[in-house]
Amino acid sequence: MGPSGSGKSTLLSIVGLLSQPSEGAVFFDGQDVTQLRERERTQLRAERVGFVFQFPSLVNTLNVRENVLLPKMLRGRITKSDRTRADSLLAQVGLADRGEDRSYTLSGGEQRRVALARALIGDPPLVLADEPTGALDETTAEEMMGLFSRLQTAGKTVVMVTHDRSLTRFANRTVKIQSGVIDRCSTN
Ligand SMILES: Nc1ncnc2c1ncn2[C@@H]1O[C@H](COP(=O)(O)OP(=O)(O)OP(=O)(O)O)[C@@H](O)[C@H]1O
Repeated sequence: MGPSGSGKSTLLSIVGLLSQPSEGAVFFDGQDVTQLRERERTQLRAERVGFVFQFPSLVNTLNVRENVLLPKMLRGRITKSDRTRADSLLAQVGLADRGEDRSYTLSGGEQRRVALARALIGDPPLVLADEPTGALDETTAEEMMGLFSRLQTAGKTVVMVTHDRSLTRFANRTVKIQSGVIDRCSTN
């Protein structure tokens, strides 16, 4: 959490190996990933990190299942087990019967759930979410947080940026950032 412009998205982008820090180092599972070559960083990111952004950015010309499979499509051929996993993830996010639908026919909250399923297709241990509940109504936001809690219970690490103070009750740890610096860190 932190005011607008304090560096939350920048931090997520550095933690998720999308950006290099201008100083300091990032350790991922004990490894200094700032020292890696770009190709190795890309591979680590593809295999270990799932991203969920405020805007789901689904591809309108693809159906819902294909959108979930997109990261796999970009990396090679889709296997039968990939399709089975996509359907299982869609069931987990409450969209079991929507796989064949065009993504633009889904509501905003449903599209975000598709984006979460897409982030999980590679079974990454780390999920980074930038304001995933922004502009969602309270009930849909709670549902989204329920999904994140289940991921956390299943052993994944979820790092989420939010402006909504009420959501801190879902977190094990809350970090407050001010002008690019950690101001406060509390454990729930
Ligand atoms: N690659 C970069 N180089 C230099 N400055 C950057 C870079 N990326 C972001 N910034 C700046 O860092 C500051 C923090 O941006 P960031 O998007 O992380 O804020 P935020 O806390 O996520 O804000 P918001 O809540 O408004 O989304 C901004 O002033 C932005 O312009």
